[in-house]
Amino acid sequence: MSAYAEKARTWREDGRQAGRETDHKHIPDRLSGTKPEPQTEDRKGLSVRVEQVVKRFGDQTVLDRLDLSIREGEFVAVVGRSGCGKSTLLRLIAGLDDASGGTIVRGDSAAAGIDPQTRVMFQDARLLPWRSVLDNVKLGVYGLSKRETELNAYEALSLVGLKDRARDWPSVLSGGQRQRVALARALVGEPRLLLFDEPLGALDALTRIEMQRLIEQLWLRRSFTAVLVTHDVAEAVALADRVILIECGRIAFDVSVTLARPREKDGGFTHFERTILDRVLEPQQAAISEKEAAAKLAFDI
Ligand SMILES: Nc1ncnc2c1ncn2[C@@H]1O[C@H](COP(=O)(O)OP(=O)(O)OP(=O)(O)O)[C@@H](O)[C@H]1O
Repeated sequence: MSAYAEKARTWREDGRQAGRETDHKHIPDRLSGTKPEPQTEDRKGLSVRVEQVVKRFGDQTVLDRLDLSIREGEFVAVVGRSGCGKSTLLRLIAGLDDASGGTIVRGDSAAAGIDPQTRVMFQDARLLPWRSVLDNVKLGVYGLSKRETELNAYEALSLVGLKDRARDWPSVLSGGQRQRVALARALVGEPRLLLFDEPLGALDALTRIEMQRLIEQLWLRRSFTAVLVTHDVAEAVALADRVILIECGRIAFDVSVTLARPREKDGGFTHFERTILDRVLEPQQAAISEKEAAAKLAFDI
């Protein structure tokens, strides 16, 4: 087993333990022992390969031969200045939009449109106001019987701590609760790739921290691959295995965050945060390849 896989296994063990200790009220059958928990080996996250991807909108080239590899089960955060193409990259990986050139591979197959193994969570919850919380979550279920759909939706709501709000309308929930419902809808059916586009951007600071912890716990338990677009460098350092910076249409910076989980805001954390922030704020440099960027800037502490 590689050092990375070993580390991920340990984190997952810790995460399961943390879940048992802190979330016992909301643990569904599958996690409480009456049903066996699925083996993470059976259901790994999807790897992603972005090769020489170009995206143009009219005359504007937003992504310019961008290369990026994401391993199975890895948590990658994408940062960069406003308008640099973070959401564009995420939409291409999700299959919500087509690249102008290059290739995107999810798992073993070239990405062609959306697929049920890949889900996206946006900054706004995008709930249907005329459907109950439970019915909104059910929208994320594909190809199951009515009963299985209901069970899966309840389980996803349990995971985010909202099982008791299943029959409510979205309008009576707080912003944070609505985002939890959106997270439940993204998680239902156990997707293998979860793409987060600033999902916590509109939340207050406390709710944001709670949601970060929830996302981390769920990632540790479920083994999906996660890609998080965020403006918040501290959030990227708190959650990601790797933080990448997009600049001039390419990856300009790629750093592994080698801090133990759960992450405390100690000296090591601040060091990563400061280094990444300084780099984001530097005047833009000419685009260089992912490999060159990693070789130039990778560091370990
Ligand atoms: N559908 C579209 N049509 C035309 N231009 C677009 C479209 N989508 C994005 N763009 C342009 O592509 C560029 C990158 O947009 P994108 O939303 O990916 O940036 P971002 O890094 O996510 O920005 P922010 O951090 O502000 O959300 C912007 O200049 C934007 O105007």
